[in-house]
Amino acid sequence: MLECKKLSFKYNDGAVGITAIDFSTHKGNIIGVIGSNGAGKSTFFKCLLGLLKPQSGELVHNGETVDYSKKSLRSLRQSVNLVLQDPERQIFYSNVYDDVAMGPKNLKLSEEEIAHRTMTCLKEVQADSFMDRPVQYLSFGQKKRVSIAGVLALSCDVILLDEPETGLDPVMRSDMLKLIQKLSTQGKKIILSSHNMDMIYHICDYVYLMHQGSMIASGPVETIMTNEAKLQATRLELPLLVKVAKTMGTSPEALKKTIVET
Ligand SMILES: Nc1ncnc2c1ncn2[C@@H]1O[C@H](COP(=O)(O)OP(=O)(O)OP(=O)(O)O)[C@@H](O)[C@H]1O
Repeated sequence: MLECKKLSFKYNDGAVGITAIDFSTHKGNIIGVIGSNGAGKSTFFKCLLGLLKPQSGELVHNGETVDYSKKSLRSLRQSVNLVLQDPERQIFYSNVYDDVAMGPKNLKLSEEEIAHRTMTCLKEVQADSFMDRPVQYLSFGQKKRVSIAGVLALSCDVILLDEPETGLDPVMRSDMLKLIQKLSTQGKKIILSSHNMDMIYHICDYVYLMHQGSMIASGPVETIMTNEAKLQATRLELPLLVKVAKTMGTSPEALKKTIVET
C-alpha cells in the first residue's frame, strides 16, 4: 500500500516537478496516470520509488511515513519497482537468465530459491524459451519481457510501468495487456503512465489526470475518460470508443456491449 499526501517536488533549477499530490493505491488495482508531455508523470514515479526526495508532503508505505533513511528506502524498494519504457536501460547482463537472476542474487537468497524464482518469472512473461540467448539478439518486445521478469523476480507488490505498450507491435501489445491483467489478478498493484488513452481506457480501473505538476482530476476510469473538457484542457484526447459512442449518440458501455456481442 502506497500513499502520497500533498507531495511536492521542485528541481534544483526551480522547475516544478509535482505539486501537492494526493494519491493512493487503495483506489484501484490497475491505476492509470495520464498527462501530456511535461505533466510530471516521471517525476511522480521517481518520488514513488524514493529516487527523488520531495521538499514537502508525505510518502506513506504500508502505513509508515518514508523518512528516506537507508532502512526505510530498502523497505520501499523491496515492494515497489519500476519497469522503464526503454528495456535497454534496465538490462545489465548480456545473458537473459543472468539478468533476471541478478535481483534474487542481490537479495542473498539460496541458490535453489534464486533458480526457482528466476525460472518462475521467466515463464510468467514467456521468456523462458530464449533465456539462454544473448540479450543483444533479442527484439524490443523480448527485451521488454526480460525487463519485466527482472522486476517480478524482486517479488515486489507494486509495479510501476512507464509507457508499457510503447514500441510494441499489436500482438505484443495485446500480450502485454494480458500480462498486466494477470499480474493484477495475482494481487500486484499496477500503476502505469501513458499517453495512450485507448489502452488506459481498456485496462485501468482508476485514473489520475496530471497537468503542470498537479493532479487535476481522479476517479473511476469511466468518469475521467469521458470528461472531454478536462482531457481537452490537458491536451489529451477522448479514447476512440468514447468518441465513436458520442458520435452514435450512445454510451461507451452500451457500445462496448454491442461490440462484444457481435
Ligand atoms: N532533471 C530535471 N531537471 C529539471 N527539470 C526537470 C527534470 N526532469 C523533469 N523536469 C521538469 O519537470 C516537469 C515535469 O517533467 P516530467 O518528466 O516529470 O513530465 P512527464 O509527464 O513525465 O513528461 P513526458 O510525458 O514527456 O515524459 C517538466 O517541466 C520538466 O521540464
